[in-house]
Amino acid sequence: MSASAYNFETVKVSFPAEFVAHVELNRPKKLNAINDTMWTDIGAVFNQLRDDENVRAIVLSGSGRCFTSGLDLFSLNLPVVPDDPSRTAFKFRPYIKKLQDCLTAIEICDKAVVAAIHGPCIGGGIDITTACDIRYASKDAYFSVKEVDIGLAADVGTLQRLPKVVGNIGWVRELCLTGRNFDSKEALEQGFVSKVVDDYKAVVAAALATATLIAEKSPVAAIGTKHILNYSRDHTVQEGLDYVATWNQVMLTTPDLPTAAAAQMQKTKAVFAKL
Ligand SMILES: CC/C=C\C=C\CC(=O)SCCNC(=O)CCNC(=O)[C@H](O)C(C)(C)COP(=O)(O)OP(=O)(O)OC[C@H]1O[C@@H](n2cnc3c(N)ncnc32)[C@H](O)[C@@H]1OP(=O)(O)O
Repeated sequence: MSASAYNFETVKVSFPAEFVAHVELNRPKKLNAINDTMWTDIGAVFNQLRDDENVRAIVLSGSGRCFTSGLDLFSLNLPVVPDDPSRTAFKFRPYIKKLQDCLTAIEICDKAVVAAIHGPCIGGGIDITTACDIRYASKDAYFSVKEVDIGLAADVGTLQRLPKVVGNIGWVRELCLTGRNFDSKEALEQGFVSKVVDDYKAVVAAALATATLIAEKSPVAAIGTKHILNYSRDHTVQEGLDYVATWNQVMLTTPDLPTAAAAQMQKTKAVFAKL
């Protein structure tokens, strides 16, 4: 598939290197605030990338001066049924589940996703980046689990994923309960991001370099590794070991294994078939 196959109003897709896609949240005039269209576009683009045999790793960033300012506060279309809390509740649940699915599409996308974060990364931005595999930031990046400040408990991933990304649960609870800003230095110290570089250009370059390294691997190995890491995060060590044994009893039969092993020994670059 080529860039022209990716037609979205609020996300831009390019292919800066072989087997690497770059997704940009693209409402720069509104600081990439996430409106209804963007929720849907994020889900759709990651589902499409999952099924694209020409993509093996993905960079995710924001266009303009930030990653995202979070939920679009001016275009909330909440499914309220007047004078009926019960019917409203029945409509709210699928509404929230749909938004969750849009971001879970990043986590279950098969291909590794590297977030390149600059400027504000607020509210929904934390939900998005915790669904990514790797997070890099520029020095000017700052973050806030802002939901508490707009009167809601975060409901599209942060409260579930952030404690699994960062081991320091006291820090996580402080952020989620206060909504205070934290900068890229603090994010690095706490392990929320794994690299901080000078500016937007550098953070996209760093993410692209990592995505390119991943894209050079056997897709069978890279997809399996992401899948097993996600599974193991949510299960006991023994369950994870049993699961990877089952997975690999099939996957180890791939010709990618002898191809990769031979390339290692010959100190050459292996070429792997498309999925
Ligand atoms: C079911 C619920 C699911 C998910 C829930 C997620 C919850 C959240 O995401 S909570 C977080 C919500 N976001 C915020 O509270 C941040 C709001 N924005 C700001 O505080 C500021 O914009 C800023 C990020 C601090 C940046 O300030 P500044 O540099 O002064 O720029 P502005 O002039 O404020 O913004 C430029 C332009 O963008 C528009 N905009 C910015 N953020 C949003 C937003 N979140 N929603 C809608 N629009 C936004 C702003 O209005 C400006 O537009 P103009 O047309 O130029 O006026």
